[in-house]
Amino acid sequence: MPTPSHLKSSLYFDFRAARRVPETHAWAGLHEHPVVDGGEEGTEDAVPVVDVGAAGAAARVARAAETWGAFLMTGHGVPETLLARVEERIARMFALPAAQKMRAVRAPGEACGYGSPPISSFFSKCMWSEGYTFSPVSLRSDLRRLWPKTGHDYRLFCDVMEEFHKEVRKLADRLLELFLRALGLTGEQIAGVEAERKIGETMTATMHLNWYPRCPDPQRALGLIAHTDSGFFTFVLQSLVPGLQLFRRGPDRWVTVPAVPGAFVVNVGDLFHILTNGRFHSVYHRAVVNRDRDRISLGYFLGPPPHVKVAPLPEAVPHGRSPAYRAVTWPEYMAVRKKAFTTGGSALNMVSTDAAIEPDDAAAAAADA
Ligand SMILES: C=C1C[C@]23C[C@@]1(O)CC[C@H]2[C@@]12CCC[C@@](C)(C(=O)O1)[C@H]2[C@@H]3C(=O)O
Ligand SMILES: O=C(O)CCC(=O)C(=O)O
Ligand SMILES: [Fe+2]
Repeated sequence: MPTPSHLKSSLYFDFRAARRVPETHAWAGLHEHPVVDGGEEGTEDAVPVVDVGAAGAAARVARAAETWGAFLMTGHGVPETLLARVEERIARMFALPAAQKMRAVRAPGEACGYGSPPISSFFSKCMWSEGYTFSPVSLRSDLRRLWPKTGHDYRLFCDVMEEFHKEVRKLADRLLELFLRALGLTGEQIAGVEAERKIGETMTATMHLNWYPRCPDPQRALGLIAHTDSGFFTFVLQSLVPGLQLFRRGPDRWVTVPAVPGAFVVNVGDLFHILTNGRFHSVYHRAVVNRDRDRISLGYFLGPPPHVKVAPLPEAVPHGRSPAYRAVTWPEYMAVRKKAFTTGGSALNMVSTDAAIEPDDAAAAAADA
């Protein structure tokens, strides 16, 4: 029976003091599939790299999103010096005293706060990580919970995250346009068609920071449980310590994403899978830990505002066929995913138009949540 997240978060587990991985943090079944290196260029396991500033980027984005659901994005124009400052500030935040971090603990049902990521509430085991979620548009007030005295560190953290958000939100618009062009939409359609225009205009961003402390027995522990991101797409900035793994089928294996300085990993999320009628598929991924070095990552999650229904774009549905998914809002989808976790089903299958589930189930599940 999974432990409610508020119970897990009411006690601070001191990773720094741990000399072994306790039963509470030991996961079974971590080594069911082999792990292969995704950095060997020219091999079929090489994680696609797309220079989004180069000619032909839309076609490369499309290919990567169709075949992997993820890629390493270079040529994006976000200065490496900014990325280095972001990383430095994140490391300082996670190094705050436990009591200070616990002041900002995410309460059950809250979107923002400190502690294990929301997904951890579905599992009885704890992950070898700490996280902090906040909204970049309200970060100055959110961050007061961590730094009530709003001193030097608070100001530097907020300044650098605001600068990062400004750059990366623009980048998200550019990437969205590449994705839509890749689906075959022309510039005029993107600018003129109401549904598509609204996606870019209303897209929201959430930031989630991860700290994976070094671990005395990394084979027994897990940094972040395997999952698909639920939104449209995510930019992941990982420190130079690898740990992110993407799941590939045929044969089933985990591919380690190489740490490429200055690159973002782009993950396709479930709502983009729905929007593109499954043409761009969401990627199943996890994060592992290692014995010698801490690892930090930042996820910049893009998705629709809570009230907006996401349904397959007509351009993505093959001629003469009906859409493969029904329309859902993000909260409705999260509620379906919650149900999927407890029943062992697949949330995407549960919102597929083929599913033997009543059309109003997503809304009903949302009402229950
Ligand atoms: C916008 C969001 C996506 C996310 C849930 C959240 O509200 C904020 C944290 C995100 C995160 C990060 C770690 C993995 C994940 C599954 C989780 O539990 O929290 C994702 C969520 C998601 O993509 O669904
Ligand atoms: O730590 C990573 O590289 C991945 C993080 C992630 O998947 C997430 O925050 O959703
Ligand atoms: Fe993720």
